[in-house]
Amino acid sequence: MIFLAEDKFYSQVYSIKEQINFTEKFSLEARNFKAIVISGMGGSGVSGRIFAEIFQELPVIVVDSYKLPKYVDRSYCFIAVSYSGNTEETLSTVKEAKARGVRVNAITSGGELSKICDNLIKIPAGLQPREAIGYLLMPLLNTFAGIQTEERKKIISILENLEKERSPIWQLAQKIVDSRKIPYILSWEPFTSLSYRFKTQFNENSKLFALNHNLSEQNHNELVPQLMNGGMAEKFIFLVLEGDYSSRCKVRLDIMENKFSSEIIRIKPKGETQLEKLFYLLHYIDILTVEVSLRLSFDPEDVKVLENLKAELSKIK
Ligand SMILES: O=P(O)(O)OC[C@H]1O[C@](O)(CO)[C@@H](O)[C@@H]1O
Repeated sequence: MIFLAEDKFYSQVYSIKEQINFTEKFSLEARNFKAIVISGMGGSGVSGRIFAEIFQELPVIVVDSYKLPKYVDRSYCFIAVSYSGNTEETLSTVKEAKARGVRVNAITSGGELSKICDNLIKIPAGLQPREAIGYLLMPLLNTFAGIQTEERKKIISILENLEKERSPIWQLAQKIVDSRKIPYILSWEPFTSLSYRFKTQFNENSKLFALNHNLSEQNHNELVPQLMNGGMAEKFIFLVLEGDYSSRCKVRLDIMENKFSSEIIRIKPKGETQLEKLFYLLHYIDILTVEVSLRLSFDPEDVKVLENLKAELSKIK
């Protein structure tokens, strides 16, 4: 087997272990609010999607556009998440929040957001937003869910073991490259949000198109073209993030597997708690998509096209 992995990229991916020890939090109490609104785009916004799926004590609304829903007022807890602090959609919702007298809590490494927010958690700069998922997500978990030191240690040790045993991930990376197929990711609660993270990591790290769906919903629509239109399923390489094993979705998956001519690759998280499994899968996804990128001879960090677009947009007011 040829090892093409480059330490430079892996050191960024592996830095999630330090990020898990980031203990900053807001002094906010969920019980004081009607709901939590998290505004953020791309690699920053995904922290809100992940949090929304884990935190079940209050509704969590994720905004990934310019507009803040009309109903958001002071009874909502508003948190803007932007690694750079300069993303225009996020800043637009911040301005709307301020105009309505809603307090702006922010997680950012700097930029305009750090200047205009009311309450700031500053995170280290110098990473790509998607590499900072720990810094972006931990403040949400620290504030509303509370994570014990023991749990952090356990998660870090699970990730260290995953790094030591990464050769099956590398084999899967090669299989994806050799297949020349489009990754199609399925998952169910509590890790539906991770199928989206997986898709966007394929996009930004590996420069590949990818599709993602919640398995149950997929069984109500996309299953049709996959099985009835001349075997559309053949065009995809199916990856499943296995969530709760007791879910009826597991039964659905078993039935689907018998109907598909294509292989369905199951990724089973290690760990006992939901958080342990969540971080295992996050790390697995990052290692895999970086490895696919390297095997396709891309720079996993390079998203110039997105940055250039942002620069062009910033010139037109
Ligand atoms: O995290 P930020 O700085 O708000 O940026 C949001 C998204 O925009 C990009 O930087 C590119 O436009 C993505 O890579 C990133 O996830």
